[in-house]
Amino acid sequence: MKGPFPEIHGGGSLLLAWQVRNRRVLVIGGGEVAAGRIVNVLNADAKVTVVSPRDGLNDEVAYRVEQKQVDFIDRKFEPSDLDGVDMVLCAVDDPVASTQVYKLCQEKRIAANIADVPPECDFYFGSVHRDGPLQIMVSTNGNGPKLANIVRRQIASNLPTNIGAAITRVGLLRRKLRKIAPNIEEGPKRMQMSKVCEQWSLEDLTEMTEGDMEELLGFYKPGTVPSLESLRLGEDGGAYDGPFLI
Ligand SMILES: C[C@@]1(CC(=O)O)C2=NC(=C\c3[nH]c(c(CCC(=O)O)c3CC(=O)O)Cc3[nH]c(c(CC(=O)O)c3CCC(=O)O)/C=C3\N/C(=C\2)[C@@H](CCC(=O)O)[C@]3(C)CC(=O)O)/[C@H]1CCC(=O)O
Ligand SMILES: NC(=O)c1ccc[n+]([C@@H]2O[C@H](COP(=O)([O-])OP(=O)(O)OC[C@H]3O[C@@H](n4cnc5c(N)ncnc54)[C@H](O)[C@@H]3O)[C@@H](O)[C@H]2O)c1
Repeated sequence: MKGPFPEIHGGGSLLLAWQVRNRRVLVIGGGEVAAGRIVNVLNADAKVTVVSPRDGLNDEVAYRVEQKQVDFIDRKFEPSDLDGVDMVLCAVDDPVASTQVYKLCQEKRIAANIADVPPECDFYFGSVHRDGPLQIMVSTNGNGPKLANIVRRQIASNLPTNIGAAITRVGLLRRKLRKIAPNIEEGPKRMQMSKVCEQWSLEDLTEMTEGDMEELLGFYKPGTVPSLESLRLGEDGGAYDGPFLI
């Protein structure tokens, strides 16, 4: 029977936005692949330790160490390096060491990516486009990393130039809304917020000042969204007369 529910197409990955802020990530190896991993996890505000013999560091990893952007252990990997670690990214040119790392991580239930052995990865990296708070990741699930890069570039080249800035402004507006309407029962207000995103142009969203936001949060007319222009003219809403219903 074909139900009214989404059909299941197994064989994919679960794409998530993993919050590693202040989590301890161990990067094993200090070559080109490790350098890329370090950028990814530092951009997600993780605390990073790199373990690799110093003479194996490439220029970029040496720079991260020198700038103290990462903690550094100058030797080959040892099992005790896993103590207190939340995630492991292994990028070494030594398959025996890779497999040892994988087995230890399995035992200790630490999520691990072993760069040269896809079957030994709890998660894969993807090709990522970043514009402020916006991140778009493309995965080919191990089939064609270079194609992931090509698809990502194609997607990025089709995005509006100010999309990251618009999302930043909407984020600020949503935080302000949550402050004045913290309860989940106030759902309709959130609905109205979606309408603002739909009905305003990206230019409007990008240009929205904090003053405009205060005006917008004071606007109350169910089912309608004021234009930015009318907000500024003070026509449609104006003074806060609560309850907020935006
Ligand atoms: C997306 C990206 C993220 C990143 O790594 O940051 C990424 N690989 C990228 C590039 C890339 N990697 C390789 C080439 C050379 C050309 C080629 O082989 O095509 C190029 C192209 C290039 O360099 O331009 C070689 C390679 N990659 C893997 C193996 C092992 C194997 O497949 O057995 C080997 C052979 C190694 C060897 O033999 O030495 C495995 C993986 N690589 C993945 C991700 C995961 C699957 C992602 C997916 O399928 O979508 C997975 C499974 C595990 C993981 O890494 O997490 C990044 C693009 C970033 C960007 O530029 O946007
Ligand atoms: N997943 C991917 O996207 C991808 C892409 C290219 C290459 N690779 C694979 O990733 C691995 C790393 O590639 P690379 O280009 O960065 O290699 P690389 O030779 O530039 O670097 C290897 C690093 O590992 C360090 N190292 C070696 N043995 C170690 C150990 N026991 N403990 C700690 N550090 C150790 C070395 O000091 C060096 O810094 C290779 O196996 C390569 O085949 C994966």
